[in-house]
Amino acid sequence: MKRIGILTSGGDAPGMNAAVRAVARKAMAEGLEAYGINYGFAGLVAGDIHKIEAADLDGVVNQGGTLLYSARYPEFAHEEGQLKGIEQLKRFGIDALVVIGGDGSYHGALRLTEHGYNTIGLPGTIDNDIPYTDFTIGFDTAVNTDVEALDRIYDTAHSHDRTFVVEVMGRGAGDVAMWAGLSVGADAIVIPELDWDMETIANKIKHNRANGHRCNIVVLAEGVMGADEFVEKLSQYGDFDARANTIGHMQRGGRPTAKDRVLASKMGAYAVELLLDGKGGLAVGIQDNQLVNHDILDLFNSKHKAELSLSKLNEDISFN
Ligand SMILES: Nc1ncnc2c1ncn2[C@@H]1O[C@H](COP(=O)(O)OP(=O)(O)OP(=O)(O)O)[C@@H](O)[C@H]1O
Ligand SMILES: O=P(O)(O)OC[C@H]1O[C@](O)(CO)[C@@H](O)[C@@H]1O
Ligand SMILES: [Mg+2]
Repeated sequence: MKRIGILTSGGDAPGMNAAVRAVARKAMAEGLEAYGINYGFAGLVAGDIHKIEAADLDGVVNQGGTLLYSARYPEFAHEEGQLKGIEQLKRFGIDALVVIGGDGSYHGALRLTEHGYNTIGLPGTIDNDIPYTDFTIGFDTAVNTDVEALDRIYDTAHSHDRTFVVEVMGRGAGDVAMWAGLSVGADAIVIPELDWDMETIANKIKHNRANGHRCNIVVLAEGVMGADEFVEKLSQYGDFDARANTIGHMQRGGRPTAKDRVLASKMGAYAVELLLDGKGGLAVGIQDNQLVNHDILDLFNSKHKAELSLSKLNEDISFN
């Protein structure tokens, strides 16, 4: 093996650059060359591919976004594009590919593996919705961004005796909402993985208010419903002077936390070690603070297990 290709795909996630750097620099340290593919699978098919020099990676470890750019390119679900992508990799003499992205990107990585092209996946997504990893690259930063936003919203909620329903990202997963909600002492955290009931939430808010809690924060995972709709339904159970906020894409940007930088660096270097060991068709994860790898295919026969006990814990300690 002489050349490793790297691409980032799906939504950008803070720490993707640290992962690209780790893959490329580890490859170089092992006497290999690294090639960057711009714009995920779209750039792969188009042949938007260039050699990465060590100096290109200077000053990127602390940058959000992705220096390789990203794309949503649904066309890659078609075999024609997949075969074209492999042809491009061969044209550049690239022997193996590291795909940094979320569950959708893993589908792309699996297709390449099925066509006999050696591919390794790194979990790069703020959603934390990937099986066989406790954490994904970008999740910690997104949660911390949400916590900062929620702390600010709390100031206004407290000053005006208001209830704020704050929608956070996570697609179908409630991890971002649980971590952010527990971190700010939310009155309620509403996620798609667990049953919930509007009347119970309204009663909790009333109970807390009756016992001296001046304002309320409800953290709502986007996979449940939008914040406006939630406020409308909540208001049917009482006048909470409620406001809806959606944090939105600011959750995706910004400098990665140290935790995301370290995770990305470890995973990136590990991917190269796996390839040097002659392995491939694998997804890298971290479980109980140990780097692990699983067949990419296994990820599609499993479901991400959210740490749902966080929701129960929040219930237990968020009453007045
Ligand atoms: N079934 C599939 N077959 C081949 N490629 C796919 C498939 N599904 C997704 N992809 C490729 O992966 C890309 C990224 O997928 P998606 O938009 O779901 O984001 P993701 O990787 O899950 O990241 P995130 O959820 O963080 O945005 C798609 O745009 C497409 O190029
Ligand atoms: O940036 P887009 O394409 O609007 O996608 C938003 C989605 O991407 C994510 O930010 C990352 O998967 C999700 O949390 C969100 O649902
Ligand atoms: Mg995804």
